[in-house]
Amino acid sequence: MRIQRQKVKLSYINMAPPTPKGDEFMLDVATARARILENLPPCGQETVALSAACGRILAQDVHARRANPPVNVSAMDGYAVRAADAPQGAVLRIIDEAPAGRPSARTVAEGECIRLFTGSQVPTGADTVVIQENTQLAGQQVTLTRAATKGQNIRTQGQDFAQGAVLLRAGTRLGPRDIGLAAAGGLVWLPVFRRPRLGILATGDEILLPGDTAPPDGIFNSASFMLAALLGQEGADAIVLPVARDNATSLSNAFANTHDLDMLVTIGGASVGTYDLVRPTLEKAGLVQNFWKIAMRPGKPLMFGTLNGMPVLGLPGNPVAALVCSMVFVLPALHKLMGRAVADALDTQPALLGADVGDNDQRQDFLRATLHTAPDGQLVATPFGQQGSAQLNILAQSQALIIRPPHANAQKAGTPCLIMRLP
Ligand SMILES: Nc1nc2c(c(=O)[nH]1)N[C@H]1C(S)=C(S)[C@@H](COP(=O)(O)OP(=O)(O)OC[C@H]3O[C@@H](n4cnc5c(N)ncnc54)[C@H](O)[C@@H]3O)O[C@H]1N2
Ligand code: MOO
Repeated sequence: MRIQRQKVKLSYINMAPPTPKGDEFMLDVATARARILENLPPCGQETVALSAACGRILAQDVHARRANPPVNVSAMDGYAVRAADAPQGAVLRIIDEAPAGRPSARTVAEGECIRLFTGSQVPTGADTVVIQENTQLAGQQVTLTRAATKGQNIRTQGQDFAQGAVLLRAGTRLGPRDIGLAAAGGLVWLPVFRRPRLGILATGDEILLPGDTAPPDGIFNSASFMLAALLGQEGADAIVLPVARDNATSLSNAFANTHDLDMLVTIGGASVGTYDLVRPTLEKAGLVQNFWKIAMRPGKPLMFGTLNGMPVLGLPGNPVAALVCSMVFVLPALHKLMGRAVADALDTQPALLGADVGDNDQRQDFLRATLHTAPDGQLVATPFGQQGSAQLNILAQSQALIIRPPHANAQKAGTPCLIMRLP
């Protein structure tokens, strides 16, 4: 295997330095994910019209209201005949014409045929359709230039599916082909899970709306819009809430306005600074905390709990950390709320390291990386040298996250690794 060898020195700009083993309790990523996912019930159901159902998750099995095709129909333009009297050279009398949607009331008897078109119902008496290219027409008679084979060019009733057949199973994420199948089965409305309403609450005195008049230290709110785009494209009703300020009054007010959400996702104010007030203010509002702080980089100060029964995920403010935590925790939580099946483990795939990496500490690392295919067909993931959790430019250029287990030893380029693709 040929692989570009490149020594990358990873620099964790704006991030907590690696901590020595065991100096601070942090929950491992898999346990944190499992604790979020357990007991997240799917949202309620609703009925949507076929034309609004794409991307939604089916809440119940749906059955065909009628067979497809509903009757025997012709698959070609030609003539309905009786195979028994259709050898090569047979001359048949045309007794009727039956376009699609206008079936003939006549029965095909010996020596007779009925003119049909693609989609026409096959008339009684006939068991075969001869395509018109195999005939010669003269007035009200056709001569068969080839012998017919019994049953040919007929789509038999129920060939595609029978009446009452299960067309789609509960839990299916409806795509265009599923919509087509349901339509063919005569369904007009589909039972689906409600789109989960996810509130995205950015916090911080320095956070501005993109385009706002910026004081010199103002930071545009990138995280809310990035998460709304990510969750929206996965099927959430993602609501960007007004930014809460770094004080208890502003935060309490924001939390008081979340009662109709299926899940609240906060951004920032999750760490240990004097103005990191999200968790204490949520606690005053009645938060039952499940965990805080996980062994993950980026994403250490992640918090999870419930506020009056509503799941609350507190993400770190660094926008790259917010996005990576959303991939690992918020998306599966959204899928669970949507009624989708969620795997126990992260959706990873194997690749080879495209650069050397150093020893890892106790935090599971999610390195931003590019992907390419080596000449031998192997997928190669090359981490960026800079892994700062505020570096959105590098995040945007990345195609995958290389996942490095806690305490992994230094590894050389070419070593197998696991990656998660970025959307
Ligand atoms: N003494 C310690 N300091 C920090 C630790 C620690 O363990 N001890 N952890 C670091 C880690 S890791 C992270 S991650 C951050 C998380 O901090 P917060 O969740 O409290 O986030 P903030 O302080 O509010 O913001 C961090 C950073 O991100 C910017 N930010 C915030 N919100 C947004 C947004 N919506 N869009 C764009 N950028 C945003 C904010 O301006 C800050 O620069 O804490 C470390 N510190
Ligand atoms: O380093 Mo923090 O973990 O940016 O998320």
